[in-house]
Amino acid sequence: MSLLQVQHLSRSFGGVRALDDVSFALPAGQLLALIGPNGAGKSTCFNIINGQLRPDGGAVLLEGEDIAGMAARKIWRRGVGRTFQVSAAFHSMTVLENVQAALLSHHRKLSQLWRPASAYFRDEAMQLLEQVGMAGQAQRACAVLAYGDIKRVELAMALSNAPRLLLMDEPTAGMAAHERNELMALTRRLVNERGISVLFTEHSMDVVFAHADRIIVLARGKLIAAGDAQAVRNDPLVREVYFGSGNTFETAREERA
Ligand SMILES: Nc1ncnc2c1ncn2[C@@H]1O[C@H](COP(=O)(O)OP(=O)(O)OP(=O)(O)O)[C@@H](O)[C@H]1O
Repeated sequence: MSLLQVQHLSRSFGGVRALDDVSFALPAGQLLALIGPNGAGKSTCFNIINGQLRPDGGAVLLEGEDIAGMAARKIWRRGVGRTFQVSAAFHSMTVLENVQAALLSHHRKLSQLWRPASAYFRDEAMQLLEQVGMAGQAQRACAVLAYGDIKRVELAMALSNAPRLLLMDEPTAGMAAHERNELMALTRRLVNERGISVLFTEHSMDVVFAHADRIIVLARGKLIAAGDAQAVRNDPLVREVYFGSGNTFETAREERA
């Protein structure tokens, strides 16, 4: 059985069908990219899966259990983690403290802070920082880190609830090309080591084609294509949608050059 099965998901805002009968599956241990031009419905899909939005119809099965419409916190407790486009780390805190705070939240101890946060889950936090290659910078304030390193810290924070499914919203936005590849290689390693599944949105076609196991393409709320990089790259409908929006694969290559 797939870890995640999205079935006939629909959601409208007024007259806009942001998601229109969208179905796809994500097996354990896969990196699945969700792409599409602006307004395609990617955020709406993410927000329904992690409980920030209710669908009008359809199901989101996590290992067979329908989580659609559940509160975000309940879904998080069931092992759905998320990284955001906007930084989720507190810049005034150290790298270690940020991960400790995420672990405290996971273990529901935020209301019992009679000891300083620094006393809790130090070893566990250091282990997570080891996994993302940030243990050496544990005592630095997040404010002084390079952007790519903040993203690594956020990844460690997202791993604090031991997710089975990790949702990553444009993980490499704002990064230089070498940082992008490093972050995605790290993500791949975590997927392999922890057996988790990752669903990510991404505007950089280079990242998508180089790192995703499979790709699904949305346009105006509908799923128009699904497959590996080659299949999606050569899909006439996908090319039409991207050419139509001016946001072509060729543009992506020109930007890189
Ligand atoms: N809260 C909302 N209220 C009204 N309309 C919304 C809302 N959220 C999304 N929409 C509309 O739903 C459609 C899908 O939006 P969504 O943000 O899911 O697309 P997206 O693929 O994530 O776009 P982008 O790449 O620009 O972030 C758009 O037409 C958008 O204007």
